[in-house]
Parts: sequence; structure tokens; C-alpha cells
Amino acid sequence: MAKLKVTAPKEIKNTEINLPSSKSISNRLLILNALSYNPFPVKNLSDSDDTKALATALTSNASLFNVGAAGTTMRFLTAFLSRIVGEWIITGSARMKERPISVLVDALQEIGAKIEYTEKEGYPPLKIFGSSLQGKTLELPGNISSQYISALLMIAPTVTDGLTLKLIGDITSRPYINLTLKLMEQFGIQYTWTNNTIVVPEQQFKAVETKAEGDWSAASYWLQIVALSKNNNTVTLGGLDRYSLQGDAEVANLFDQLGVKHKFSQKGLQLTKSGTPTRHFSYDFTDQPDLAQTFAVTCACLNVPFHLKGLHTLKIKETDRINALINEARKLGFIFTTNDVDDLKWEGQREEVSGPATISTYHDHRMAMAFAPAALTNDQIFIEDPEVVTKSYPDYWDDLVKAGFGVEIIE
Ligand SMILES: O=C(O)C1=C[C@@H](OP(=O)(O)O)[C@@H](O)[C@H](O)C1
Ligand SMILES: C=C(OP(=O)(O)O)C(=O)O
Repeated sequence: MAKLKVTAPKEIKNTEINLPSSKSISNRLLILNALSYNPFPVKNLSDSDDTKALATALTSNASLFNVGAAGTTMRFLTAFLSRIVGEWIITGSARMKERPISVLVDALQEIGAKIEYTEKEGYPPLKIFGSSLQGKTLELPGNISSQYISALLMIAPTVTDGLTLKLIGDITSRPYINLTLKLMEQFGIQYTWTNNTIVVPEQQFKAVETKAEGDWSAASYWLQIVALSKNNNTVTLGGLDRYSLQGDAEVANLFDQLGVKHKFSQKGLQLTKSGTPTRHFSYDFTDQPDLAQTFAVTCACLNVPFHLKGLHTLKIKETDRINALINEARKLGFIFTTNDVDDLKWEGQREEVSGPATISTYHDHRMAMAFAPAALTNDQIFIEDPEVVTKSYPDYWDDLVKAGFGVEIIE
């Protein structure tokens, strides 16, 4: 397995980074484009693996699709193909076959979809016999994955009589549901969301020109780098929307507590180190689950004890992220704990470690991207399977080099 040696620069340079496009927005726009038979291609489409997997599926003549590790692609395509006459198979990586999908499959079956599990009940791969769907009121849990809800919402205007979704219990990843609805609105779709009920009547999509925003989840690693740097040069992030539709845009405000100032200029979002970090960091990540790894590593490297909450969905992402964080932080000498349900805690416990750590990444792009900046406080760090970053941020390592990091492939 390839391994990368990441060496910290003496100083982070004054750098301009052009951030990748958001895969969440790109994948929604691809589905909405297909539903509206849109002649306008999406501008600034992501070149991530997850978006390529969806773009390939939507333009292929095949009936079997391998979506790899892409959660949104798996879930969005399942709903999309359920309403297209034909026989389809969707499969994915070994990990994808462990990521549950029955909430979505059950909902689609209730409105007339014919879907079978070809291996393990409740998990991909799926065999779908596409047909027209008859809308009704569906009840589904709001605290497992919002991607099931987004997948249903996007096809709702094409379902006979539309769809009413009643979300039961607390809603996790709510900003991603909002993002779906806001992008549907750009295609002329009307909906209502009152309390826990979203109503989308049957209606026509309008074909419109769209552009994907830069990725605020990717921005988090740059906020982290500035927080961990020893000098106060400016890192400027290009491509981000100031008034973004992404919930992860909250990351810039959250990093105030860790000593990073941000300011929008014509060139982009300017980050500078200033002030001292808080003495204890506590936050509920229910709305921004993808930021948890960035904060766990940053806080520990800054010696800021933390309590991260709302992490109940992290166990079913690219890997069990809570366990992965506990295992890999230990290699840097940090002892994290969890209640095994929904949190991660660090009360400052440390143990001696010798030599630079080799971080395993568990097929999870965010493990690689969140641990690499730890080179700034550990001089050097090794990252296993570095190609994993192509899931969302293919140029991540090249961008680190622009900021002055040494990045060298070993083995
Ligand atoms: O809809 C989306 O684009 C996403 C929703 C979130 O997943 P969950 O809804 O499963 O929490 C997030 O973690 C993922 O990276 C992208
Ligand atoms: C959880 C993620 O992706 P997905 O669920 O779409 O595979 C992610 O990118 O952090």
C-alpha cells in the first residue's frame, strides 16, 4: 500500500488555494439535470470520484453500476432508477455493502418500486425493476442518513400525486435536506416544509443553468492548517460562496474559537491566525457530521480538550469514524474516549509516543485530510493509502505542496 510522508514547512506560505467544487451540490445538480432533461451542463462540476461515479452512471448505456464508495451516488441513483423502466443493478465497494439502505428501499417499495437485495438483506447491491411510482405520505426516521430523504425529495415531483415525507424523531444532517430543497427550487420546484413534514406536489422541472459552489467541507482542512501553523501568513481560499447553501459553511465561524480569523475579500476567503484558542471546545455536529474529524484532530494538536456530540451517524460513513479517530489519535499520543453512541471526548490525557506516526485511513478521505495537518505539530507524519482523498478533493496533496508542505510518496 502506498504511503505518503508529509513534512511540515517552517512557515505556511502566503498561499492562494482554489478549492474543489462541492460533491454534494454536484451530485444533486446531476440528478436534477437528468430529471429535467436539462440541455445546460452543470458549471464547475466536481472532479471527485463520487461525482464521476454518478456522471458515468447517468450517461452510460449499461444496466449495472458500480458506485464505489460514494454514498450520495448510491442513494440518489437508487431512487432515480426506481422510476425508469428497466432492470438495474447498483453495487459498490466492500464498505458500501456494509452501509444500510433499507430505510430508502422500504420507502420506495411503499410507493410501488420493485427492489431486491442481491446479497445481504438491507444493504447494497440492489436489483431494481423500474416502474412508475404512486405517491403517498411516507414516514421515515430523520436520524439515520439524510441522503435517503434527499433521494426521495428529488424524485418526488415526478411521482404520481407527489410525495409527503413525515420525518420521525430528531433530524440529522438537516442542512443537507435544505440544500436539496433549495437546489430543487432553482429548477422551479415548489414545496412546503412545516414542522417535520415536507410536501412536494407532482410538477414539472424547469431546465435552468446551474453552477456548483466550492466545497466548504474541504475548506475545513485549511482552517485547520492555519490554526496549527506557527506563523500568521494568510491563506486565501478561492471558489467558496459567502452566502453558501452548505451547512458546513459554519466551519469558518467555529474556527474563531480555535484562533483563526476569516474575512471575505475579492480573492476569496482569507484566513489568518490570531488570538488564542478556547480552553475547551464543545459542539454538537448533528448538522455538520463531516466536520467532526477536522475538529478532533485540530483540538488535540492545539492541546484543547473537547467534547464532540451528535456523532451517531459517524459509524455508518466511509468507516466507523469514531473508532478510526480513537485508534489513529492514539498513535500521536492522544487518548480519546466515547460513550459508544454519539460522542467523542478528550480531557487532555496523553501518553509518550516515539517517532513519527503512520496513520491508517480506512478508505476514508477525511481521515487522510484531517490527520495530514498534524505534521505541523509533529514535524512529520505518514499517511497510508493517500489516494483516498480523490473521493472529494483530488488535488489535496498538490495544494499542501503549494502551502509549503513536503509531500513524498514512500513505497
Ligand atoms: O447529502 C449529502 O450530500 C451528504 C449528507 C451527509 O450524510 P448523512 O445524511 O448520511 O449524514 C454527509 O455526511 C455526506 O458527506 C454528504
Ligand atoms: C460521508 C461522506 O460521504 P458519503 O456518505 O456520500 O459517502 C463524506 O464525504 O464525508
